[in-house]
Amino acid sequence: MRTAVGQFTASPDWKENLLACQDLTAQAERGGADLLVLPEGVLARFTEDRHRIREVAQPLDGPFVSALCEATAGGHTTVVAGIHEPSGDGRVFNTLVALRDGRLVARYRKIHLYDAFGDQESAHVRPADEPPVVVDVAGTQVGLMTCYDVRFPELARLLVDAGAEVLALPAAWVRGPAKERHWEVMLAARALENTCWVAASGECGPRNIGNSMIVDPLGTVRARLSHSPGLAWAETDPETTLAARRTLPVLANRRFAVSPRLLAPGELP
Ligand SMILES: O=C(O)CNC(=O)[C@H](CS)NC(=O)CCC(=O)C(=O)O
Repeated sequence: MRTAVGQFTASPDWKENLLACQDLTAQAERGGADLLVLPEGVLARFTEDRHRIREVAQPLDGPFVSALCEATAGGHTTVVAGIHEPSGDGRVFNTLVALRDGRLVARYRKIHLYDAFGDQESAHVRPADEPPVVVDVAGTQVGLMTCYDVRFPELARLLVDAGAEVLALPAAWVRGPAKERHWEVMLAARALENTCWVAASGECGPRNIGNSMIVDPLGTVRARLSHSPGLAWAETDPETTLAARRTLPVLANRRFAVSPRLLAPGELP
């Protein structure tokens, strides 16, 4: 499977961001991509008043998703991107859409909200009220995760146990001390512990680190961008996944059930 990760600098204007997404989609299509992963929350980005995301949220049948969907019509590439949609409780959902040939083929609402490093995403975003998803892309199973979700190994494991060979991870990774290292370590850890590909896209505005990359099932970075808009490519083929899983059979060598019983305090085995 030919995979691309794309990044750009999102503005407060969803129409400009739509143009950027359409342009990256067209480039990915021309390059023969099966899968294109775009950043999280691409409707708009506000460096200061982040609550304004509520004002610009759009439903999945709104103009942004409809137009990006249209951009995939007649094509081959499955495009995964993040938007914010009204949630009904005054907050918004932080939602990924997977679009192919003019249709919405999957959606995933962010489960783990970024209430960390002084941010409080849950002040304006409502956590998912539905389970995570794996989507078939050209015969390869792709699990969807969003940004801060990458810090939760149990979500990646759940997706991999459901068959995912690639984790698609749109993000807007916030700058900060050691945060670029966190990003690279987390992506590589999820890849390596699950012997799966991780295709991660990071928005590259002033607040966020960019650094989109594709990590292989043994944790090697196969393609990466730095802080400029663009695309990076890798063949995320199932043969490499199978070979990695033969070399490093951690999934087969597991001993723990989902909920191992712990010894009670003072209890001997
Ligand atoms: O609003 C923005 O401009 C950018 N950020 C986002 O949209 C989201 C939710 S606030 N960012 C993250 O989840 C960052 C995670 C992260 O950085 C970490 O886990 O360290």
